[in-house]
Amino acid sequence: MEMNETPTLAFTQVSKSFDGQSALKSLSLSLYPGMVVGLLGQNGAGKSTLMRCALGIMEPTSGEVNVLGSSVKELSAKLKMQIGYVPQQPFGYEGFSVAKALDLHRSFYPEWDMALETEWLQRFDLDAKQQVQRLSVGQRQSLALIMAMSYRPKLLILDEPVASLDPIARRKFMADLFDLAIESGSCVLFSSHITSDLERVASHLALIKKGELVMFKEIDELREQVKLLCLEDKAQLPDDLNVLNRQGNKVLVDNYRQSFDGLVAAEPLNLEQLFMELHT
Ligand SMILES: Nc1ncnc2c1ncn2[C@@H]1O[C@H](COP(=O)(O)OP(=O)(O)OP(=O)(O)O)[C@@H](O)[C@H]1O
Repeated sequence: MEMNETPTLAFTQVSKSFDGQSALKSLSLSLYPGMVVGLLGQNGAGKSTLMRCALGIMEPTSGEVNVLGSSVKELSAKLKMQIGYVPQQPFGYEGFSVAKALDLHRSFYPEWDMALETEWLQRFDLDAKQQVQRLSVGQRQSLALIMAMSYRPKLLILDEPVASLDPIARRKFMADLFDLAIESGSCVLFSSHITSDLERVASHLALIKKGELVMFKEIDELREQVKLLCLEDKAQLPDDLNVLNRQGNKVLVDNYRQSFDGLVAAEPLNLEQLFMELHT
């Protein structure tokens, strides 16, 4: 991915308040083609709000959102067709069979990839003859995913896409999501509370806490640079360390590069441990 190309999605100092309560706080973030970005944060941290602002469904209180080089407020119909979205609770197409629902949905997208649709129907084991209203929650989510992905959007936004999928479907989906992004040069932004999935498939992690983006970095860098430091009482932290949380002599930091005077230990953390340490 080339950082000098146009970002697929760019947030510039985006804030959003509801009745004076801040849900996003001056958030800046740029995503590029080929990135698979996992969005992690506690319930109510602002993940869905961020996604809705990215889609233009919700207007920020201040700041700029750009999608594929255009302000999200002025997206052309052509650019809108390059975006795929699966909300937390997909709905619609009651009264249709899966096949009919797909026929209708497909008709809106000239770029639809029929082979991809067929492959994903098989992958999720969906029966095209089944009525949509008789599908289980997970099957509905699978259908919504097929609908959002089969036209190979340049930006794919998925709000907890695998929450209702069983572990086998989830694993398959996550692995294929990554392949699809690489293959189609798409950019994927997805939220999930399943940290092992994020760790396995995301190229980048965006960590959001109470509406603030506390970290955005490559997963590989995260493994190297985010540490839980144990310090001697009088230790001085180097200035270039970014302190994420502190509990006495235990300090959670980003940007860790090397040992310094007074450092007792620098423990690596997996994503779940990082999440726990950040919120204690
Ligand atoms: N339409 C709305 N009206 C009022 N408040 C809202 C609205 N949408 C979100 N909020 C508030 O904004 C904050 C962020 O909510 P958001 O849904 O973005 O969180 P989230 O990180 O997606 O949470 P979860 O993991 O539970 O889905 C919460 O305090 C929520 O109550």
